[in-house]
Amino acid sequence: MEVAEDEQLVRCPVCLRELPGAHINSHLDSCLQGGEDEVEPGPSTTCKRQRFTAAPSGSQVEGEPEEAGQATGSSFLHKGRGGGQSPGAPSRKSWTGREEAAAVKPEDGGSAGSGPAPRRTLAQKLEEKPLAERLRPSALGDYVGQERVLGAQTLLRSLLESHEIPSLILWGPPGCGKTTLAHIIANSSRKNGTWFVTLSATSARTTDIRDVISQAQNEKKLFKRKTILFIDEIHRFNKSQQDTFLPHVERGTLTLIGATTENPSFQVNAALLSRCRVIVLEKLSVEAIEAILMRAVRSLGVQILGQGDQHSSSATGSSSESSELPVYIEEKALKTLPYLCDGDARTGLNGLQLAVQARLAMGKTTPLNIPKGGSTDGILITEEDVKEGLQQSHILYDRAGEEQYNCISALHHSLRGSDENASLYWLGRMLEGGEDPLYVARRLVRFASEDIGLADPLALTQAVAAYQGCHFIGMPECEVILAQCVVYFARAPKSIEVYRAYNKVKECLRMHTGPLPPVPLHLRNAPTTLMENLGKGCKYNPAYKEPVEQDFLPEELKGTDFFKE
Ligand SMILES: Nc1ncnc2c1ncn2[C@@H]1O[C@H](COP(=O)(O)OP(=O)(O)OP(=O)(O)O)[C@@H](O)[C@H]1O
Ligand SMILES: [Zn+2]
Repeated sequence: MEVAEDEQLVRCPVCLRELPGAHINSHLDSCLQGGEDEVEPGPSTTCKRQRFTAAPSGSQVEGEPEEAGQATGSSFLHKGRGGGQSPGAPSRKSWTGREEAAAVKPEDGGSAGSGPAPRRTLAQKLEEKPLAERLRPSALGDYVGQERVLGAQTLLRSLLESHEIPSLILWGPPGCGKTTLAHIIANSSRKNGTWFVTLSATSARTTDIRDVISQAQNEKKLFKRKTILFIDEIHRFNKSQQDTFLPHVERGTLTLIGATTENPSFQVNAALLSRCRVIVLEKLSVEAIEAILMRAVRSLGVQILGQGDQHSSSATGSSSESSELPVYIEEKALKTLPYLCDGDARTGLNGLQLAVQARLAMGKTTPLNIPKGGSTDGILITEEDVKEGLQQSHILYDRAGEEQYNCISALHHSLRGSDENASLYWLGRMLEGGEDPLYVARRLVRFASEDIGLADPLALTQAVAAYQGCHFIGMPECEVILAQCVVYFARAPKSIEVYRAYNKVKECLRMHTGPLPPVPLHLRNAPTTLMENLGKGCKYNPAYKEPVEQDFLPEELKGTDFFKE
């Protein structure tokens, strides 16, 4: 490790910070002991010491000062799914409003609280760090669900337990625990001295990748340390960026863990994919999410109010300043929430957080009858609050992502299977989720020919008309146009005769070796007398009473029947 004599910046091989050369030795001492030192990071620092406990879930190079991001209160909402839709857009105002309301309290002289979990402390707790981050498990024992890949006897678990981490692609829907699993691996492998570094494909540049690679090479050479590189949303890297680390994964310079919500066989470089084990994570079950929410509620010190317990349904609205009020949540709120978040734990936790924060900001108290505690005043979070909170944090349908393809494919299959109910359902899923009606209409045009074909040639007219109708009037009025067309198609007879025959033609052309057969002379356009003479022999059909025998296919294809099954 060379130390520059002048003030030139030198990169620390451990934490990748750039420091004046004169400081590097003393920095290295403290850095290797896991300490921080006071040297300012250099201007081009791209990758800092990796800290795992409190990192934001992957939108930045890990180790970026997460506190800064979260002070705005928006960082946990930004993970909302929804492609182009800005997840914060409809909700940010109320969210910010609430946040301010909740955040002001601590300063306006509430009691300094040595008592049990004062109200403002709960608000503060939620301010400090999003619930989903706060509760991110750091050990396998706290990781809920995903038994199919992580259960007792599974390969992955034994690999993790033996600290032999292969390169992995974690594929699963949003909020099912991909990043969390990577963090757990990080924690266990750090104990092993492995260097763990995170990049997010949404923000990392190719130079960042190169930096990590050269750092990993140093780690291996100088310290015999392994490097694990975690890349969130790996599908967002283009193929050439993915190529950058392929040779290093091959050589074992680094172990790659990629997380993706998209089918990796389309989105991840085939060569890279073949070096990685693909782990398919599933949407979390209702029970799993319930368990996660229970844990959240407990960690916040919120008590659960059972169905039998009573509370007056009209809040009395005594905007009490008391900081000692207990906070309750209706049991049925906790039972309902898991059904509404579509297997996405982050959505559930965000929904819960927003509900609690909204109630706290309102500061309304409700008289409650607690079975063991008699009657008391408290803050009650209701099922309605939770639904409201969820609406703000949850975007049901991901127009830009895989869900779009899943739904349109489900529609196509249901139509093919002549199931009018399922067809209408999938149509509804898309339209209610904000899908562009023309996208659906285009698919119907295709379906009309591919799957209904000559069994009902009017279908094509219907589809084109539906497309135009949607184009004229737009959503929401055009939804019934699509619905009509979809039901028509579900009920229509189906024929793929033409579709199949045409595919055979294409195949015949593809498989042909050597020069393509010339167009027979008698079929050619005959603009000159010479051509006319050469082409003699073509019989002009309309001039004959009976159908005429003559060949229209090239000589070598004579007798081919593309319609034969
Ligand atoms: N299996 C799980 N067990 C316990 N908590 C979980 C689990 N999965 C997710 N969570 C909770 O949900 C939050 C979000 O999960 P995580 O970031 O791992 O999702 P993800 O699959 O990486 O989603 P995305 O694709 O949106 O990044 C975590 O911070 C954690 O609190
Ligand atoms: Zn360092």
